[in-house]
Amino acid sequence: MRTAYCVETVRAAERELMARLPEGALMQRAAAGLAAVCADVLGRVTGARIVLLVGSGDNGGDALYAGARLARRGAGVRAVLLAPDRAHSAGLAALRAAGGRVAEDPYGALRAADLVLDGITGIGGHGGLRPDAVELVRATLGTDAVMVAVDLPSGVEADTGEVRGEAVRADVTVTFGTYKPGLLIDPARDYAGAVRLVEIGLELPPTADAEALQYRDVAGLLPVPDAESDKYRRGVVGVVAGSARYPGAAVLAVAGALRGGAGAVRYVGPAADAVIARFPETLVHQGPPGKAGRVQSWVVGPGLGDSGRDFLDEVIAEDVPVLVDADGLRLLDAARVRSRTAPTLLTPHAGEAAALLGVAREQVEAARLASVRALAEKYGATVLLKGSTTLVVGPHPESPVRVNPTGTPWLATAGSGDVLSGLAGALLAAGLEPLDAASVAAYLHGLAARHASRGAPVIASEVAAALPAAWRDIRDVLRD
Ligand SMILES: NC(=O)C1=CN([C@@H]2O[C@H](COP(=O)(O)OP(=O)(O)OC[C@H]3O[C@@H](n4cnc5c(N)ncnc54)[C@H](OP(=O)(O)O)[C@@H]3O)[C@@H](O)[C@H]2O)[C@@H](O)CC1
Ligand SMILES: Nc1ncnc2c1ncn2[C@@H]1O[C@H](COP(=O)(O)OP(=O)(O)O)[C@@H](O)[C@H]1O
Ligand SMILES: [K+]
Repeated sequence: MRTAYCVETVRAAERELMARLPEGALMQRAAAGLAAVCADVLGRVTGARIVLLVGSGDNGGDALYAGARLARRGAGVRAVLLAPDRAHSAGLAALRAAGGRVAEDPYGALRAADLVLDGITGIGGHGGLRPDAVELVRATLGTDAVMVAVDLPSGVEADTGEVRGEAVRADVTVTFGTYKPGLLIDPARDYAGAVRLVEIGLELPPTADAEALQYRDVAGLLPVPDAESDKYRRGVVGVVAGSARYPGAAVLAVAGALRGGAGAVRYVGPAADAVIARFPETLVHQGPPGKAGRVQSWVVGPGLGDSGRDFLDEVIAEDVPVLVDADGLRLLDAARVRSRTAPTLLTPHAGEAAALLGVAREQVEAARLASVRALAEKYGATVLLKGSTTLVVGPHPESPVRVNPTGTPWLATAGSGDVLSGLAGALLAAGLEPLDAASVAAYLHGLAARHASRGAPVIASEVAAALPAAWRDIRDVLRD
């Protein structure tokens, strides 16, 4: 599991460690790791032209000490001090002792730079960059210099991934001790470039603030049939989806459920002919969901249209896990969801989440973490928020957010969300907890999309068809 911790926790761990170490030792560890990554990026340090953007806090101190190390190895290092009287004094002395200098002509130095180290703000930054910093950062944009951010791209919010104003766009971010949630969550994630973690010995609590499943975690969660299995034990998924207008949504949700390892899929709704034509394996039911026979989870909503309200109400009343997506979300009553005893999983995209919260879509996209938490609290449910970074949270406000590390922007295509809902429904039916079912589904879905796409446009039914390949990939790690 890749984990990330919020600033408050990082600072507490830092205090504890600093109390046991000689003064300045922690910053030296950080600077040594930072200088090593810069050397790696540059290839050749001797003769390289490096500019340090130095803010008034310890983030600037890290940049100065790393600059001193690089100057000792033969780089020409110039520091641009945003607040000369408040720059880290020991770091500046170290830089000078190593042959580095304060830039007399900052803009000239930036134009000639091979590498710029962004040490304006790290975890102490708040709000977008201030105007003097913005001006400097803009001056780097027209150059070929590699931008390396120290700990975080300056201007992004470490705890949430929000970007309020202008921020540094890094090619590489060298972060210390642990990932911060903002390095995993868009829009900030997009500003960070490739992230390199430098261990500095922080001891962090067992529960993280954000976590991302890795191959091995997913492999451990995937349900696999054994000799005792039959189709009911593997899990039967009920799918209530599709309408005369959107029969395809039913087909795609069923595809996701079948490819997600369900023992059987029961389909209830007006698109039975289309479903059977594509997937003769489906058990179709004419009539209300309550009479469809045994199911271990329900998926309700894709392509349902307004006429599905009665079916939705019936499914919500069932005492098994229920996943609500798309049109189902619009018709959903929060109080009824909160009163359920079996788990509920909601899977909105940003537009649907915005409608449920009564805010603009842009607000959800700018503040994904706050939005997904607000929905989980409002409905007392597990919520998967789709998009460029898919997030999953459980109903408990203290539980870590799961950030999905797979996927591709090619997934932004009609119907791919329907496949995801069926897939997550199959994992719920197999008995996974809603947080695991949702995050494993997002992981597999993103991996399948990469398999199907390989850099070219992909359509939703191909994502479903690529699920077995993604599944095999993940199972393969258990053989290593
Ligand atoms: N924790 C650890 O384990 C370790 C931490 N280490 C390092 O310390 C860093 C944290 O240092 P920190 O606490 O000094 O804060 P930092 O990020 O330098 O920012 C504060 C300064 O920025 C300024 N400022 C604020 N907002 C701004 C804005 N929008 N635009 C412009 N300026 C803005 C603010 O100015 P002020 O508001 O005071 O005027 C203040 O001067 C951490 O990220 C890591 O690099 C490592 O060395 C070792 C291990
Ligand atoms: N920019 C993006 N980058 C990566 N994945 C994306 C992006 N935009 C959308 N997705 C993914 O594509 C899928 C689209 O789902 P959804 O919006 O529900 O589509 P539909 O309703 O047409 O099925 C989701 O899995 C979502 O996470
Ligand atoms: K920085």
